[in-house]
Amino acid sequence: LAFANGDRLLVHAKPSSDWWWAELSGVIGYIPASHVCPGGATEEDTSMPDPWQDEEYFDSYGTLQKLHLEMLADRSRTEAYRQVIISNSASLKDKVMMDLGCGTGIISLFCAQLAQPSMVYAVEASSMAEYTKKLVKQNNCEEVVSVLQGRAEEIELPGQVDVLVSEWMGNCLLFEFMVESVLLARDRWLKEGGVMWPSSAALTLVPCQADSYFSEKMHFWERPYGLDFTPLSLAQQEFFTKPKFSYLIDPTDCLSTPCDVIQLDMYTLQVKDLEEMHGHFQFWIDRSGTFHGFTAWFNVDFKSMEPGGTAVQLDTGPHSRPTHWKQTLFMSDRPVSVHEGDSISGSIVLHRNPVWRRHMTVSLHWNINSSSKDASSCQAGTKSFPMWR
Ligand SMILES: N=C(N)NCC[C@H]1O[C@@H](n2cnc3c(N)ncnc32)[C@H](O)[C@@H]1O
Repeated sequence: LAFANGDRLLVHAKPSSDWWWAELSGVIGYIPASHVCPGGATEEDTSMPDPWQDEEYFDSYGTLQKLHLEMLADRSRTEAYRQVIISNSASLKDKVMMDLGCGTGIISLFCAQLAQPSMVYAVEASSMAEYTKKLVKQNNCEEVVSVLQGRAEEIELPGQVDVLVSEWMGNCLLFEFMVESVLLARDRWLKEGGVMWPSSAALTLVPCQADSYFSEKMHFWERPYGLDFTPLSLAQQEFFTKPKFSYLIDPTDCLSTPCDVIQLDMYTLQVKDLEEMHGHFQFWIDRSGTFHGFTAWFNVDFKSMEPGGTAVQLDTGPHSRPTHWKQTLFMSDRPVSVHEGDSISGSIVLHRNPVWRRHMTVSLHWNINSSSKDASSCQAGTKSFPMWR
C-alpha cells in the first residue's frame, strides 16, 4: 500500500510483526510496520488476527442457507460419496470411520444407513454441528454416528480410525486449504493401512477461449451511451486480475485435450508440500480459435476397499454433470489467435499465501508455438492470479 508521511492509516490486521494489513482512503494493502507509529483513533486490532480467519470461515459454514444447501443440492458431489459407501458397504462392516468436516452429516448418515460400520465420528467445527446432532437423532443413527463439535486438529477420539472420509475440496481444488486439516487428522488418527477417501486428487487445466465473458467485460467500454470510452478499455487488466470462480466453460471452448497438471496422493502428501505445488503442461491445439486463457477444475478418486475393486471418481470438469464448484477461469491480458497444430507449453505454480493460510496465488507461464511458418515463432505469456489475497 502506497502512503506518504503524515497519512493516517487504518490498521486492520497484523498478520506478522513486519507487515501489517492496512487501509488508506479505501485502498487496502500491506504496509511495513517499521514505517508507521500507532496512535489516534485507529481501529487497531491489538490482538494478532488469525491467519486462518477461522472466525469468519466457520461462521460462514454455521449458517444453513448458503453453503450447506448448495453442497447438499450438488447431486454430482453428494451421489459420488453415496456411491463410495454403497460400493464398499461389505468392507465397511465393523470399521471405525471419521467424517472430517461433516457439515450436515450427510456422508455419516450414508455410512450408517448403507453400510454397518461400528462407529462414525462426525467432526464439524462450525455451529452446524448442533443441527447435525438433530439430523442424526432424527434418522435413528445415534448408535453409530457420534457428532463431535470442534476442529479436527483439536478433538480427542477414543482410538484410531480405519477410514478417514472428507469432502474438503475447495475452488481450484485447494482454496480454503481445508486439505491441511485432513492431512493432520490422517497423521494423528488414521490407522496404519487405513483408507483415505478421497484417495487421490488432480488439478486439471485446458487452454480455452472465452469470447462471451471477454466481450461482456470489454465491449461495454467501447461506446457506452454513444461516447468513446476506449481509453478505459485499457483497464481490462482490472477485470482479469483475479480468477473467475464458478465459471461454467462450454466444452466447445476447450482448445485442446485437458490434462492433469498437479496430482495429490492423499496417503503421502505432506503439509509442507502445500506451500508450493508445480505442474507442467504441453497442449496441442486441436481447433482454431482465440486463446483467452486457461480453465481449471479438479477430479478426485475414491479407491475401492475391495482388492481389484473399481474406484469411484468425482470429476468437476465440463464433460461431467456440473457441480457447485463449476470451473475456474484464468484470463490472460491479451487474446491470441491460435490454429490447429499450434502448441501451448508451460508451467503452473500454486503458491500458498504465507500470511493468509486459506489463500494462494496461481502463477501461469506459457509459450504459444505457432505451427505456421510465417507467424512469429512463439509468443510467451506469464501471469499471477491471487486467490484472493
Ligand atoms: N470446501 C469444502 N468442502 N468445505 C466444507 C467445509 C466443511 O468442513 C468444516 N470444516 C473445515 N475445516 C474443518 C476442521 N479443521 N475441523 C472441523 N470441521 C472443519 C466446515 O465447517 C464446513 O462445514
